[in-house]
Amino acid sequence: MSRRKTAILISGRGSNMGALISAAMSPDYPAEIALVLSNRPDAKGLERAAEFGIPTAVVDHTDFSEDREAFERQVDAVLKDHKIEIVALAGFMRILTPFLVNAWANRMINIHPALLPSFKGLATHERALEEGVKLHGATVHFVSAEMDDGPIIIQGAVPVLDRDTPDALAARVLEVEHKIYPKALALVAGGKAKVTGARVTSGGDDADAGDLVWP
Ligand SMILES: Nc1nc2c(c(=O)[nH]1)N[C@@H](CN(C=O)c1ccc(C(=O)N[C@@H](CCC(=O)O)C(=O)O)cc1)CN2
Ligand SMILES: NCC(=O)N[C@@H]1O[C@H](COP(=O)([O-])[O-])[C@@H](O)[C@H]1O
Repeated sequence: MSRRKTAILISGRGSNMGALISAAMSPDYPAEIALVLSNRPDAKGLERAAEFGIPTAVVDHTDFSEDREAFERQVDAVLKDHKIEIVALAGFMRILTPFLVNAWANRMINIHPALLPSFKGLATHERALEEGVKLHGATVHFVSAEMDDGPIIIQGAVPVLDRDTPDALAARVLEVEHKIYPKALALVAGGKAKVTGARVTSGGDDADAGDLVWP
């Protein structure tokens, strides 16, 4: 079966991008990383991608002032130029309008550093510590128009320790992010995680869609 051409969208260092690139180095992996695109010209992940010989592109959101849809139309044009089939957001820090979300419905995924539906939005680790939760983690979900609300594909959980700082907790969560994101992309690229209504149905091998995956 041909490997699904996948673009990774980043805004920063790209460690999750690195995990996806590493997974896709296996010829049996159902996705090919065909493009890394950033909204920030200075994103460190662009350098990392280039080191792997992966084509990169920048669509700088500040070039479009506040016209979010104009920014997204340019992103969409670049994705189509590269014949992309799946989009994986990996630390991509722009809220998308229904334009791009609908253009890539059921073909755009995101990794969020919390166990959704808990802690949507930003500063998830700080909020988890403030609320005193004992279980935290990460979620890979399909992107919907509403922020961090799309159907869940896979989650990974980690314990919150008594003297955790936000950085310590973030580092523990990041480890599980790097494990579940490649699994989630493989499920989507392999046609094993499909959105039916508001749910994801899956015939996943090592992790069914929606299952809690412990590190
Ligand atoms: N329509 C959707 N867009 C995005 C989703 C989504 O589920 N639906 N996921 C996010 C990723 N994300 C959390 O996982 C997230 C990213 C960015 C923001 C945010 O407030 N961005 C600000 C700018 C912040 C900055 O530039 O540093 C903004 O866009 O004004 C919240 C959550 C990706 N998009
Ligand atoms: N709301 C989106 C969000 O906060 N995403 C988070 O940004 C980090 C990016 O790190 P990376 O660039 O090293 O993958 C990751 O922890 C990801 O979950």
